[in-house]
Amino acid sequence: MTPPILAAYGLRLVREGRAVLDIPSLEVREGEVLAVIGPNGAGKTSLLLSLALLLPAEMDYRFGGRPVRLPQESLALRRQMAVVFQEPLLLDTTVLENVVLPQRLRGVPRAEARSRAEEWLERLGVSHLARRHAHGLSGGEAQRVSLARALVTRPRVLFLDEPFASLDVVTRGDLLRDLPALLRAVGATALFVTHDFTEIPPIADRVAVLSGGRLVQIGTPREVFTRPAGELVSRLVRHAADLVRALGGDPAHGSGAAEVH
Ligand SMILES: Nc1ncnc2c1ncn2[C@@H]1O[C@H](COP(=O)(O)OP(=O)(O)OP(=O)(O)O)[C@@H](O)[C@H]1O
Repeated sequence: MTPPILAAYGLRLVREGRAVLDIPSLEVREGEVLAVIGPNGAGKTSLLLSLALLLPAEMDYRFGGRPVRLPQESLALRRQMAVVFQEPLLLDTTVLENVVLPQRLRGVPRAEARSRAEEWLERLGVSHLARRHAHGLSGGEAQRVSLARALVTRPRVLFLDEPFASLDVVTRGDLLRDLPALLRAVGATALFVTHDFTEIPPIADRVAVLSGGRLVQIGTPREVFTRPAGELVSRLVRHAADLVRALGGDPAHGSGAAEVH
């Protein structure tokens, strides 16, 4: 079995005096795409931010099989991760600079950073936008730049928080189709938060279902779709499965990029 690249045990997060996450154990396997789903307020974003070390959760945290001392080691570790949010949050400069800067922060010389940035803008199909100002882009263009900016640093783990939620269906479909190959190109593991079950079959190797800050099920898309653990998961999958079938797809079929059991 593939070893976990990232694991959290006894994860508890309190926000404004209220426990919003209580997860005894979660392991993310090297090379997999783990989708995290659940209703509004289930704790998906809180979980992503905790695992990306952007929120101070209480947990026994391991990265690459090694126990990590928090918060002392979090800054160094964050350099091996990247986060893409629903809103791209691009910097107030050109598209090219947005993709150059994260590399400069990691000590990559300017000329090399520039040529890698151009390469990644090309891979994401937005090289023609390199000289444009980042704040003048459409939502879909900006999200492609945001993905280039994240992937150019070759993160070991990429966190995606509903990255395609505000995009039109065509752009969203194109990005969902391209994402597994892009992740494989850098060998990144990904944690993909969505509240849309229809996004799971094209990309996810496994699915974690959250409710009320607890992990209620984790398994392959096939397991979750065909053997939902309890009424909540049943309700969540029923509607999406109908929709995926109506579109001619197989709701239980994951990306197959890293079939793990
Ligand atoms: N900044 C904050 N301060 C205090 N509580 C927060 C904060 N952000 C979120 N919460 C609470 O934490 C819980 C989990 O929220 P979170 O945003 O992680 O859920 P989610 O599953 O991502 O929801 P959604 O699908 O609506 O984005 C909710 O009860 C929410 O009210």
